[in-house]
Amino acid sequence: MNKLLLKNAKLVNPAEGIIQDQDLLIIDGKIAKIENCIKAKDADLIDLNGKILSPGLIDMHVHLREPGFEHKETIKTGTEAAAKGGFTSVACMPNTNPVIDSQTLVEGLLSIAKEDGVVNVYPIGAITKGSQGQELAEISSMKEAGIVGISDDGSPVMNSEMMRLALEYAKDLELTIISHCEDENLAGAGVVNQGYYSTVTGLNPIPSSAESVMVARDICLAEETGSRVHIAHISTKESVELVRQAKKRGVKVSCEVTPHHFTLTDELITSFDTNTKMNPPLRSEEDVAAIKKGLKDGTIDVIATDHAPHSVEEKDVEYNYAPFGIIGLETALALVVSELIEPGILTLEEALAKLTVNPAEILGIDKAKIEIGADADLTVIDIDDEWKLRAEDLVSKSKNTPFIDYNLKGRTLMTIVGGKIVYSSDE
Ligand SMILES: NC(=O)N[C@@H](CC(=O)O)C(=O)O
Ligand SMILES: [Zn+2]
Ligand SMILES: [Zn+2]
Repeated sequence: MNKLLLKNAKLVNPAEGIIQDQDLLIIDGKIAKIENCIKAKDADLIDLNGKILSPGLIDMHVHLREPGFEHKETIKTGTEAAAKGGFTSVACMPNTNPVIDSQTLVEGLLSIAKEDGVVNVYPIGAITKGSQGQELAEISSMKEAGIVGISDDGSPVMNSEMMRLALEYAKDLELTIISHCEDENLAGAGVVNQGYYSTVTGLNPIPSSAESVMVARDICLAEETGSRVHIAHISTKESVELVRQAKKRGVKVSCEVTPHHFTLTDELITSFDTNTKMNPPLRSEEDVAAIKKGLKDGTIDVIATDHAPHSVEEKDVEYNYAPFGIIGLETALALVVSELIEPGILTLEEALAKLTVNPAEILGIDKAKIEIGADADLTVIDIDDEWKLRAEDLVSKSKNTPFIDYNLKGRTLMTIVGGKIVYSSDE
């Protein structure tokens, strides 16, 4: 028997919204005991000295890039970055090459993940074949193979009838559709948020409506079909308000925000640094304020990174030509602590709920439980530790982040998946 005893933890149970001083015993990968002063002579012992012990963090929106774009990231390097960031489970988007749109491809991905994955990998299947928006993908057989949601992330499903049909299917299969809300015509050739800074930089603008009209459409379709839709990377004040009102009416809609969208504004684009280019673009101060309000009042359910690695060569071009996206797995927790918990916008329990139980519920995965018999997926966090992000410390294969040299607070001390320590800051 494999036993690990974690002593003197500040154990957070976000599902119940409680924090308690406890010991936690893991036997054979499962939580076996949660008590004060557990004694287990035959167990490996780690004294957490009052550090926070959370259910393992779950990132429901990452791009692991394998198969097809292994020069940007692989399942191995991406899950290593996840472990360092405190994530014990990640859901990966299907915009690989080929696009994950069939049972065989889901099975292929899962077999690589089993071999190389340092943390749990949950595939998301495409909504349409090749994410081309023309024909539905093999949703039902992908579900049998183990997908936890469907998304054409990277592209919107522009055809509303196609989206309605997908919502009907998803409802029968009890799958959540994760919608990349972007009206292609409104977004046009835009690369940055439309506003003062697009004017001063002369960079092509993307209006807020490019996102919010699609959020409104998806809410209408979810309401009509009684199906469930999850809005990916919400970024505008209008979108937040649409979700807030829809929830009040009982529409099955949820949404996520990325750390960069609650931390940064479009003022940053004046640097012309291509690591400020992502989809959706960085928005205005007002949008960021609305997002923080949405996080606090529960309109925004989830914090997800949208970890989108791109190589240095790909990003090292003129702003217009650079790909959209930044990495996020290794900075998310610190940005949550620095930008949301420290300033008192969210309590620790509220913030951790958006990184654990809420994404687990939306994906329908049996994780983030602090109870006897549950999988011992756990994250040890030091919320007081201050550090500076250096490019050479990133374990992700890509380094495309605007947060290099940022002073951050909050750090992963240890990541445990199925009772096994997969990351420790000591090493
Ligand atoms: N967010 C991004 O800017 N890029 C993502 C695609 C996406 O999430 O829409 C990518 O795959 O690179
Ligand atoms: Zn997207
Ligand atoms: Zn994405």
